[in-house]
Amino acid sequence: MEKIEQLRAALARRGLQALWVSDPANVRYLSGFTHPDDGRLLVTPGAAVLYTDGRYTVQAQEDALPGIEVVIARPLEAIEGAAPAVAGMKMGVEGAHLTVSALERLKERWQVQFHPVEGLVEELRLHKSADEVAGIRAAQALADRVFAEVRPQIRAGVRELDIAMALEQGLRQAGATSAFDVIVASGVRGALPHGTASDRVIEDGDLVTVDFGANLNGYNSDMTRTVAVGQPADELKRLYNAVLEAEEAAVRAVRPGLKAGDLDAVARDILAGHGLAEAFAHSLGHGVGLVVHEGPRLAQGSEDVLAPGMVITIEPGAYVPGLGGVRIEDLVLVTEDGYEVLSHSPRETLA
Ligand SMILES: CSCC[C@H](N)C(=O)N1CCC[C@H]1C(=O)N[C@@H](C)C(=O)O
Repeated sequence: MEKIEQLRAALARRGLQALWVSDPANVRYLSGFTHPDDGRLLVTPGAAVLYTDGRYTVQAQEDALPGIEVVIARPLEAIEGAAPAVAGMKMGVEGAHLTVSALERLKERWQVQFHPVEGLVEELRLHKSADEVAGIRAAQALADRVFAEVRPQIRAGVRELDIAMALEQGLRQAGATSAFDVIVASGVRGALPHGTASDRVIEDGDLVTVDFGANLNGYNSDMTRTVAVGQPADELKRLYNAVLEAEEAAVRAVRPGLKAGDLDAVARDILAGHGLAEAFAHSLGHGVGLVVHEGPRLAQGSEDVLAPGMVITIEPGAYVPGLGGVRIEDLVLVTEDGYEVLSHSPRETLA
């Protein structure tokens, strides 16, 4: 019930009494329900009720965390049934997730004051518990094992798609799923930061960017390695070594109390020093947990402050249209006195 108590305190600070939780990751986080797309959670001062339908009668009872009451009902019955308990309350709804039509359905049935809120549960999710860290660590360890198995297949003559399928199959066989569409971007396609695997055949001299994650028991991992096939051109080696320098420096700089925007600047300044300011076309990283992209934001100007228990990615990249690209990404836990790198797949060294 600790999370629910923390949520009630956060609601009280905003002058609210209740929250209708509709974002799946938030439903799962607060209730433990493993099919959160089909669940909603109502948190009031006296209760925390998980609503789901008859498909999950057994599952919801098995999953529900202590203190979570489960009600099996069709969606409209659920909100009609809850109407007396919420009457007159100041009710938060998740503005970033509740659809307009879902809000209309609530308005027709509940005599409450609705207040859109943002980031309330997401704020709690920033700080991972020991169990959550263990879940993410296990997901990343699995991804490292799968990458080690597939790494020898990254060679000339193989399609990007074959690499992606081998990674996905390895994850599946180990009881996980892919956290997102696997990115395999080789040769000139390396200039696409989100270049999901295509039928391009890898060639001698290519750099191949592989970005993938495991989703294991709801928790995600995220890692990128850029692999050299044969001898890449000097210009590509230069790109690779600049990104490696920026990545390693940013990882070493991770510590609690540091502003995420300042961490982004560590990598960005190094790349700018190599004339690659424009080539680094995205943010340094993001938090990882029940969702692949969650807080904190490691981006230019971000005021988010790193704290122990946050799990973040550090993933600078450099992308040159017509030439190719490089990204190196590690998954990092912020600790009391610094950091721990959770991803252990070897990075390439290109002399
Ligand atoms: C579709 S999930 C992609 C996972 C990947 N590791 C990742 O987060 N990437 C790939 C390149 C950029 C980065 C990203 O999408 N960053 C976001 C947060 C941004 O807005 O910069």
